[in-house]
Amino acid sequence: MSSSRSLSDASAADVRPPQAPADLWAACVERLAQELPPQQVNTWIRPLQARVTDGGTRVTLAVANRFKLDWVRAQYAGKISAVLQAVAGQPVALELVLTPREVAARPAAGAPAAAALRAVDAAPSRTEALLRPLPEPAAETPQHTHRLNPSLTFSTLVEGSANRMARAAAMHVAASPGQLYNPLFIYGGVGLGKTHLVHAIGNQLLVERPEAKVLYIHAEQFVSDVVKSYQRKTFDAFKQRYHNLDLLLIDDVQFFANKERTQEEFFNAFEALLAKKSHIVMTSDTYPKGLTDIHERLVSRFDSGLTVAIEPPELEMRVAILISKAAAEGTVLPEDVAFFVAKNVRSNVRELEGALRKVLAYARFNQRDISIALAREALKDLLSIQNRQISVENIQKTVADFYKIKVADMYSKKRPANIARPRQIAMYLAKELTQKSLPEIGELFGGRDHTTVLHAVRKIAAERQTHSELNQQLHVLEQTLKG
Ligand SMILES: Nc1ncnc2c1ncn2[C@@H]1O[C@H](COP(=O)(O)OP(=O)(O)OP(=O)(O)O)[C@@H](O)[C@H]1O
Repeated sequence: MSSSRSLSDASAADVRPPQAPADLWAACVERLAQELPPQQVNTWIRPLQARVTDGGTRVTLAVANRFKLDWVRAQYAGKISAVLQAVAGQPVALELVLTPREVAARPAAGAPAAAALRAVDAAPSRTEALLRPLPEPAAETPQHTHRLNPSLTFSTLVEGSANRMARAAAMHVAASPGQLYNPLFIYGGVGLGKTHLVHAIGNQLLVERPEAKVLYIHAEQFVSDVVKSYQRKTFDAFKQRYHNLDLLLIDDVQFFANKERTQEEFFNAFEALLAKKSHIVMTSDTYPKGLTDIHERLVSRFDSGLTVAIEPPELEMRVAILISKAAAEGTVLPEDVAFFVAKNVRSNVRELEGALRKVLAYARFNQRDISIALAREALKDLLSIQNRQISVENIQKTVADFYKIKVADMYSKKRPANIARPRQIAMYLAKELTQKSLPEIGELFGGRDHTTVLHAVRKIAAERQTHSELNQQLHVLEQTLKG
């Protein structure tokens, strides 16, 4: 763990003026980013949805699911509290809740929309999650627990070109585990449906073979099980638990990086499971050879079955997902509204879901029909953040950093491919993510003609459809730019 300054020093050392409530969480994340490895911050801290209330003395963090809630509470709640207090300059109560799927209580007609959204964000009825003890690892549980979320099935996963191949492979595994595509390695960016897909495999297998021994586990939980077994000298029980499964679903294996003992135990489990023709499905944020600090013998095994990507969904798929999620909540989402939301929320499906929840709640609490005007109002914070943050200069700098060229090369007349291509990518992103016209973009790229920009935009847009590596890179850049 990189640590410029320990978190426990934070309160004593901080002499800056107290943070305004609105900025408190942003400042806290910034501080945590200096203390924790970027992977942990991006996976566990940044996705938290924060509400700062009571004049900055209470912070409520919403977490997407129960496993993540337990993990954030066990691993990060203490650190977050310490940093909040240091940044705020006063004690701050921290509350962890599950992201609500729907509003617990309906306020009186005419209640202000802001109050409605506060209710959606905070969901006080679910704060009981904070008080629940952490589940013990499966070793201590007498009968087999699969840890599957029953709502994550193939039928609730919208199919599109972004996930077609991964979904087809997953369905094949669920129907005939231990045969083709073993191991199945699914990779893709944040919030694109990897976890959903692996749960769907497990749930489907249990429909057909209820006695099958299935286990879904997040890689960090596996690490924690290894540590506990090591401390308690219970490796026999550990082996018993992992080596006898019919299907092991393991999420985010990039977390094995630098964890030698875990990698060794996973290697043993992997070999034992394959030997008895059990199936292994893994997910990761990158393809096997892109994994860092994982032993070569594991990486080559990860790649020895089938490796498939989940791409960011294209516009039509985002529209289909929105319509299907709204229908699941009993609401008909007009197609033009779905297009409006899908065009403005491009980063990932999790954010798409968040935007939809806001629109539905806003309509419900204001007792208005769902329209583009209403969606624009409901999402005005999100839209203004996007517009404020993304400038062409920002894009040029981010792309230059990403491809390790100089920002000045964005305006220069140099034409070698290692410079020209990032420049075209930056032009494409400028067109996609800002309101600037082609001539304006050309001007900002060293006075280039608008036809040059148009050529770049068309070229990158076309290549994005067929080159999955470029598509992934663009996805990362878009996520970075949108913050
Ligand atoms: N194709 C889809 N159809 C319906 N829902 C989807 C689809 N893809 C993703 N989702 C939903 O989006 C949310 C995020 O998906 P999920 O948690 O599976 O992403 P992930 O790729 O595992 O992300 P992370 O890397 O952050 O764990 C979930 O609520 C999931 O149900």
